[in-house]
Amino acid sequence: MTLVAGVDSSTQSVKIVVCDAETGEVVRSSRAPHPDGTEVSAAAWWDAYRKAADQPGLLDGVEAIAVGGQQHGMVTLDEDGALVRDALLWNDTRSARDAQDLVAELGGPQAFADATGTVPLASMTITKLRWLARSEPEVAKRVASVILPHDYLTWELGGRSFAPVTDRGDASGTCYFDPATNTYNDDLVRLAFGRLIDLPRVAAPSEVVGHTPDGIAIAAGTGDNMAAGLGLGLESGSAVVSLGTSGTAFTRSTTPTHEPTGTVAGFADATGAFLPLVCTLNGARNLVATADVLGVTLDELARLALTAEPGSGGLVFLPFLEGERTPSLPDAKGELVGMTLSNMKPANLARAAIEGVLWSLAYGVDVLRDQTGTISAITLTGGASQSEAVRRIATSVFGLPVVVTEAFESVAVGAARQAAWALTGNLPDWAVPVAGRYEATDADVSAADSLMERYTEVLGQHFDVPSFGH
Ligand SMILES: Nc1ncnc2c1ncn2[C@@H]1O[C@H](COP(=O)(O)OP(=O)(O)O)[C@@H](O)[C@H]1O
Ligand SMILES: O=C(CO)[C@@H](O)[C@H](O)COP(=O)(O)O
Repeated sequence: MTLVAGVDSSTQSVKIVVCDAETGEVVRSSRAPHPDGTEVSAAAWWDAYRKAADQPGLLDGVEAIAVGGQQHGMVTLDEDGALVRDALLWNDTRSARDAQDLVAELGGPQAFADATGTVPLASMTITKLRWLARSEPEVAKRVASVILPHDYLTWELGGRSFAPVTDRGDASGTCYFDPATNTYNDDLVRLAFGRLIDLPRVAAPSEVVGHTPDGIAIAAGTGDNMAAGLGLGLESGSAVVSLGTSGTAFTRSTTPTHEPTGTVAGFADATGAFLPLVCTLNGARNLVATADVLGVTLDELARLALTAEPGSGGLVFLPFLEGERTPSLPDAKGELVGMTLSNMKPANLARAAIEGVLWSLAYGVDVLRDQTGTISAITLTGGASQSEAVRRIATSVFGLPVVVTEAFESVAVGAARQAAWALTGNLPDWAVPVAGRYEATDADVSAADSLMERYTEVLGQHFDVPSFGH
């Protein structure tokens, strides 16, 4: 059996899967935690990878490997390749003002969407570069190149024997790369940082970019959402919704998008097509926080939530516990709205938390549909997709059927599929067995409409976001 490995280096942890290159069956796996926080040394991700990979026999017989990594993080290197400072992660909002400044300086949101597919918010690498140049000019002077989290791990995997490389999927999250032409925009780097710096070469989707010291072929890798798209065999017409640290909703498109409100980021995918994506900062951790408040486990939270009615008796949970990216409210705090003596019950709170984290993604799916055409089903993935309540409640928030797949670690599996592609020269046709399908009834569709109306109304009453919501 030919074996390939895929790595998911995401916000909270690193996961490694070893797959049969022909079928995609996962034969071995391992994981290790990442440090908390929105500012982390890239060296900690490499340490976590080595810890996870250290499990006896894990990588025995593996012929190719690829990394899917959390997107956007700014990893800065000096002339000798040493890390200049800790990386700012995708969920670090300190560069919100820089995002606004850059958009204004380029001539407005549409100008950025036209140039890079995406209107930058604090998540995007370009805004972190501007923040660095503005806030830490002495540190910025030492920066010779900037790379992304998956680029850093790929480079370390190769023993630093080749210059850092990236792929078009992850590069498209920088906002100084045009996914329509697959080229960097040097002018945007100069605009953000005041000077040009080295950027990683953009490898082809099926390229072998080097080898590990043990002789394992290394594929280009990609961003974690792009890898999930590969792992789930994402096709146009359906959307993936991932609930990990972030919430994301994305679909596949054969044409680039240039959505000007900033709701949809016009990313590239890992195959040569496009991955228009909506992202929130508030995914599974809002559910963990709600379970903590209620003093219950995540399983109990799910059981409680399923005893409440759609709409949670009128409770509305705006889940902005970490500020928010979609809608763009970097400094917002969460709100619980509509409490009465009769609805203030643990079950309603449990359900409202799930409805709240899914609602903005449901709005995002509507915008994705406007941009790309029909979306008729949702594939759920990410840590919180293990929750039966999240799966069932999703049908009545999206008003669409919801599918969960057997291959749970979709990012790592997608990276492994890319590794198999690089190894064999053919993108393998791995089956994606369905573990569960949850149909959306007429009642779910009508509950989804009511929920959208209620949340849009409450959002408008509490925050100034005119371009968001119906
Ligand atoms: N049954 C569950 N219900 C809700 N959240 C869950 C459940 N199981 C795991 N999680 C949460 O999922 C998150 C991890 O998901 P994951 O997709 O691995 O995140 P990331 O890729 O961002 O590191 C954690 O916050 C964890 O608490
Ligand atoms: O910023 C984005 C997408 O634009 C996030 O989706 C990150 O890529 C982190 O993902 P998770 O760690 O939550 O999977």
